[in-house]
Amino acid sequence: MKASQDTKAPAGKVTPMMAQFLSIKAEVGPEALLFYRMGDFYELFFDDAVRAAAALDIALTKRGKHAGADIPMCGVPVHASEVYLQRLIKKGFRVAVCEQTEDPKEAKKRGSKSVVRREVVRLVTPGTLSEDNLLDARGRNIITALSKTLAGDFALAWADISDGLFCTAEMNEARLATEIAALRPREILLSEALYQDPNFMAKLPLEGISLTPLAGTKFEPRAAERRLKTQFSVGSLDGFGAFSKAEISAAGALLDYLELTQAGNPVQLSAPFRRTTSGFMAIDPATRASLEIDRTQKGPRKGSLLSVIDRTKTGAGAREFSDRLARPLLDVKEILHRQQAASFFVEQPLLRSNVRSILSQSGDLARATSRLSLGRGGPRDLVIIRDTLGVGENLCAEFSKTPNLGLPNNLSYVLDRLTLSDKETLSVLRRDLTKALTPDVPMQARDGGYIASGWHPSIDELKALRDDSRRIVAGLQADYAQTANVPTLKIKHNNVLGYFIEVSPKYADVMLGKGPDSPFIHRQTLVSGVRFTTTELADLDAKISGAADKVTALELAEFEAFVQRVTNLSEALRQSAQALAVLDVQSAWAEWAEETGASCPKVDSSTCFHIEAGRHPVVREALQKAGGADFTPNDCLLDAEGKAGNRLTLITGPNMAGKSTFLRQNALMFILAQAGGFVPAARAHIGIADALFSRVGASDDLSKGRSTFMTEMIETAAILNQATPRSFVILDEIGRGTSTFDGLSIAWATVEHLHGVNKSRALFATHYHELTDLVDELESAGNASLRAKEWNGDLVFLHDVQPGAADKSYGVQVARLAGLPRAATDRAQAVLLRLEADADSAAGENGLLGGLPLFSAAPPQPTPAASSAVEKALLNIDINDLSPRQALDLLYDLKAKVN
Ligand SMILES: Nc1ncnc2c1ncn2[C@@H]1O[C@H](COP(=O)(O)OP(=O)(O)OP(=O)(O)O)[C@@H](O)[C@H]1O
Repeated sequence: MKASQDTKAPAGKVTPMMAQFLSIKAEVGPEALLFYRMGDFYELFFDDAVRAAAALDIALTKRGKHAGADIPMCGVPVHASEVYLQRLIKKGFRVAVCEQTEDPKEAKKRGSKSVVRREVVRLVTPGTLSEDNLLDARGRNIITALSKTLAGDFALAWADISDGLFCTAEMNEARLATEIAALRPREILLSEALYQDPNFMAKLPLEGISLTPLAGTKFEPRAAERRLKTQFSVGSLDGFGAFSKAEISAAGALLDYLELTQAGNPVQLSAPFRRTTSGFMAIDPATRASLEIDRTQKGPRKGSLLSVIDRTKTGAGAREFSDRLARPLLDVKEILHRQQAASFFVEQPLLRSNVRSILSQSGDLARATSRLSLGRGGPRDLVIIRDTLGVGENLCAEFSKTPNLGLPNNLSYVLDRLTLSDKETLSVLRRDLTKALTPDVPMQARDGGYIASGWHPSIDELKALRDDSRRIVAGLQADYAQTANVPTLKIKHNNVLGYFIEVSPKYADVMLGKGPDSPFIHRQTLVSGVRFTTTELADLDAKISGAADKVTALELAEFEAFVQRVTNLSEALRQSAQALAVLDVQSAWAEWAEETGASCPKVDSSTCFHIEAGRHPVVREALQKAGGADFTPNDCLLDAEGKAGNRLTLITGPNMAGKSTFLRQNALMFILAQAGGFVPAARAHIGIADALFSRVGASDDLSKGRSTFMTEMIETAAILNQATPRSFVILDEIGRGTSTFDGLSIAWATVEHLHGVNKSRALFATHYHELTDLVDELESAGNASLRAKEWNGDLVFLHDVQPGAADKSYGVQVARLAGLPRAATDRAQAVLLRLEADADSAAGENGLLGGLPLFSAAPPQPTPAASSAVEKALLNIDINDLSPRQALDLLYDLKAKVN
């Protein structure tokens, strides 16, 4: 890569340090900011400094000149650098971290002008974070590579380096958007060619994702295969599954990039797991967004389905829970297995409660393992491994307390993973960590003091020597005070002098005047005191500091040995971590079910969908929090084959009656049931859906240059083109964004198509009451409505779904509730009455279908301009001609007319 323009220098005119900076910057390239380590700071120069100072809102200064101009500079302290990194990454920057890789003393040996050696040790990008502070404990941090082969096949490979996840999947182009929306990666790697294809890119949901174009050669399948084999030390990839060329190409490009960002250090990943997209329910990006599964349309997790139902205790459990909701299954057997495990915990409340309290003591085993393997861990990560392996043992013990529990298969499997009784290497690791570590370990290994006594004889000996010497030093103070006859004499320590004797200035003369036989050797005179040493003290100091250095070195060696053992065992540790996460998820489902009355649905391969007393978990919780009315549960019965119920139900009802809520809650039932969990209903029978489609709530997509109506039509087109008799579709107010006739015609045709061609189970909410007659013409469609009542002039919503069409819309009443001025709503009411009268007379003339505006497009009558005496009088005046006196008189006049 080339250096950016502003950092090109006339040769020979730069300082050695600047020359080093420029050469490293040239390697890193212009895109990434270079954090250049100088002592306790990371400094940024030139354009990097200008960009970083603006992004971080820190001071931009200057340092020296380059090519005759000031060099802009800014810096961040090393100890607080993670916070700054986090802010930069959030803003879409990538940062190359350049460290001093030799001791400055060594550099000095090469001459006074030599520069400390520095190297880029890491490229920090949004998808390659591993530090706890930079990660969301309960969310994944996925990086994805997208590949396309010459034959036109696509694949994704994705990894989470914070816990070692590594998967691939091949797919057709149409499925790409759905899979990317399910993964929600932080960063996508793709070839320059794809990146520069605007038509291709426009189809992908890329909002908030950092894109990294790579040279096409990075995706070359043969080189990619070699990379994979080297990474996993295998001669053939067949043992991992039958990977397609596109998958190998994506996985290889991903590995290559990860290695680049870790400056050549291998990244520990689990063996690549091949996912078939055909095993999961398809949820396209628009549907996923509108159902607010793991985040709301505005972005935050709060208020999403996940935030309301997730009862997991651990970060890893939360990530697993979110993964499961993101990818509901299609395999009924696997769904039933998951259900059995969750139901077991419903039936065992005491065990569940104990399991959950034990789980809450566990740390993030997978992330601690990855941090250590990446060389970024510390002694506290070893503690997490020790303790969390212990949590696994405690959980096994808890289960074995009750005999004949009748554990479902999934849970037996999990416990098999957790027990250490048949895993010698893990159990020895845990035992050794228990013995080796002190109770209170520091963050950083270099700080020392974490190896317990009794673990390493040499460390113990050196510590004893160090401690003995310290004791001798402490004893010397009294002797020296007596010898010198200076009662306030003190022995102190600092990093420059080591141990020294200090007396206050008033004793300086006494000490300095003791003659040649005096044991006290002068070291330093300060305003605050005079400092001395003795041969004896200097010897002890050398012993102590020598011992301390050796202890630190030995402790570091022990730490590294543990890191190596953890790295070797990383696959086994990840499996234990996964087992804990699954246990957390299963017990969390049960917890949520018990708290909220959710039930276990009957899931099968039928085309039936029957919900009794279903609720929308998020709306229900919002109502509960607001302390207002209770949520009204509702039933829903559909059958694609038209046996148990209708294939399609048309929902009408006033605004605000709960139509959208009803539509959404039923779509969510499929997600929850096929994720293997419970559903918020009294009873449910759900024949699995291969895909969910939702068109609820309209919004512009201005970033893509689409109006509300255009967005709505694109999404409707996708549904009509893709939905199958196995799919479930919810559509809300299709056609409302255009003129009444156009809108009604589109809604009409959509209902017919869904019912007759797609044959999917569908709920269709509409304000076009004319459509309700349509169901009579269709073989398997029905009407349902949400009711409202007028009571004392107010509108009361009942929120219950009843068979049959709604009688009216109450739109004007809702407008009144919303605070439209009385004059406007009165006028609206008058216009409405007139329109309804016109429509009725047209219907009378033309029969049933003629009553629909579609078939009786009578031009609306102009509304009368002024009907009352007051209005007529008002129309006849010109306000500009009135004097204040005349205006007042007029007001009296008008008032008299009204009275
Ligand atoms: N079953 C229910 N029980 C209690 N309250 C409900 C229920 N369903 C909806 N609500 C309340 O009614 C509000 C409006 O619901 P919703 O948006 O679903 O109405 P809508 O009929 O789709 O309205 P519009 O036609 O104006 O879009 C919700 O925010 C919620 O507070």
